[in-house]
Formats: sequence, structure tokens, C-alpha cells
Amino acid sequence: MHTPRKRFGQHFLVDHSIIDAIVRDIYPRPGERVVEIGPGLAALTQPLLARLHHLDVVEIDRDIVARLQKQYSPDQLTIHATDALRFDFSSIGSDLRVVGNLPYNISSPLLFHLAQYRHAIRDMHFMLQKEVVDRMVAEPGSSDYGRLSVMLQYQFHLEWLLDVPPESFDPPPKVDSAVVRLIPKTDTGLDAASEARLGPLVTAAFAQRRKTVRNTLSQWFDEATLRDLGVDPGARAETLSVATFCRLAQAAT
Ligand SMILES: C[S@@+](CC[C@H](N)C(=O)[O-])C[C@H]1O[C@@H](n2cnc3c(N)ncnc32)[C@H](O)[C@@H]1O
Repeated sequence: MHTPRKRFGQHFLVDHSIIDAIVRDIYPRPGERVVEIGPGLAALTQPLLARLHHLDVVEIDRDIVARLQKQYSPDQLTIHATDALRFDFSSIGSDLRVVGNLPYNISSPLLFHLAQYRHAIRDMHFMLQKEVVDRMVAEPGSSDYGRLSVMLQYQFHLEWLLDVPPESFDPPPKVDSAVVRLIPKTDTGLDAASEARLGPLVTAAFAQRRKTVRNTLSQWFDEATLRDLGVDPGARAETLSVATFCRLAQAAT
């Protein structure tokens, strides 16, 4: 018996039709390097291992790590007993397929952490709080559109795969969930210096959502420059497309 730990966001998948659907969407093939974040009681680990010969897992809960060590041989499972937020995913290798039913309390910082390793990643499949997936895939003009949408859409192709109700978990979370696929873009269109400017610019633009870019981006642009770049100085960040943010990052100095 394992008592679920709230502080580690433990909601274990118990709905086999959902587990099957996720594994089908991942479509793991022998020889692939798959890394699971938060294996928990192995609801996904087990069917993944049935299709692969080996899996890397990153798990923070020492009791769960001990269970997994008893259940699986080191040939089957390489267990990284650590915090995924501090884990160097590139240490495992390249062309990684990262999967997981993520702890919802750390999902946004974890997505930003993983984005740093996107060059070592082939794709990612995650169960997340539905509200976070709404924000990830949101289009300009929607109230869900924000820093998470721009930064992730800039770096990844995103695909909403399926909705998952609370009853699919034990204990059931208080929120709806969804599974999403992220595929790193091979060419984001920005050079390294412009890319380094994109994050601070997007953060500043959305820090005060109700203010116009004339105010929020004043440290980079005057009104005339914004107009030259095709941006209305009276616009709010939530109306600017990802392509516009990239244009601003290229022009900022
Ligand atoms: C929502 S549960 C999913 C468990 C299992 N994969 C399933 O689908 O039933 C989240 C898992 O992530 C683990 N976890 C929580 N925070 C973590 C962190 N910072 N780093 C690594 N694992 C973490 C939890 O201990 C738990 O096993």
C-alpha cells in the first residue's frame, strides 16, 4: 500500500482505457530512449516497458523509488531518484522521448525546465491540468493566451490529444486533465541573441496584462519603432502573435 502524497501531486492513473490511449499516442518502439517523469505506481511504466526493453524514470519520492527497485531490474529500469526540476535531461542522451502524468503543482516550471533541453528531445507526451493545456495552445486574443503560450508555441508544435476526467485517477484531482504532445521545432527562425531577448520581452509584455505595449516594452522601443515594426503601440500583449513577438525580439537591442 502507498498513501498518495499531496505535496508530490500524486494522483495515480487507474483508468485502463485512458492508459491504453496514452500509450497508443506515444507509440513506443523497441530501441527508443524513453524517459518517464514521475512513474509513481507504474501505471504507464508497466505498459511502456512491455513495448520497450528499457526505460529511464525520474522520481522524487523515495518510497516509490524503493518499490520500483524491488519490482524491476536495473536492466529494465534506470531510476533517477531526484527532482525533475533539477534533472539534466541531456545527461541521458539525445533523441529522447519524454513522457509523464506530471505533478500538476510544478507543471509550468517543469515545462520551462524541459524546454532548455529541447535539442536533445524528439517529442514529449504529458498529462497536465486541462487549464494549463488551454493556456499552452491558446491563440492571440484569448484570455488564456500568455507567456506560457508564446514561449511554448515558439519552441514546440503542440497537439491536444485527449481530455481526461478526474475519475480516471486515484485519488481524483479537483480539476480536469488533458494529454498533450510537444514536438520541438527544428528551426525557430531566431538567432541565439534574439532568442535570448524573447523571454524577457514576453515576460515584460505580459507582466501587466492590461497595460499597452507602449508602456510595457518602453525599455526596448519607442512608439515610432513599434509602428515601424507593424505593432500598434496601444495594443496589449495578448493580441500579439508569436511571429510578432519574434519580430520584436529580433529588433530589440
Ligand atoms: C500525478 S502522479 C503520476 C504517477 C503515475 N505516473 C501515474 O500515472 O499513475 C505524479 C508523480 O510524479 C512524482 N513527482 C512529483 N514531483 C516530482 C518531481 N519534482 N520530480 C520527479 N517526480 C516527481 C510523484 O511522486 C508521482 O509519482
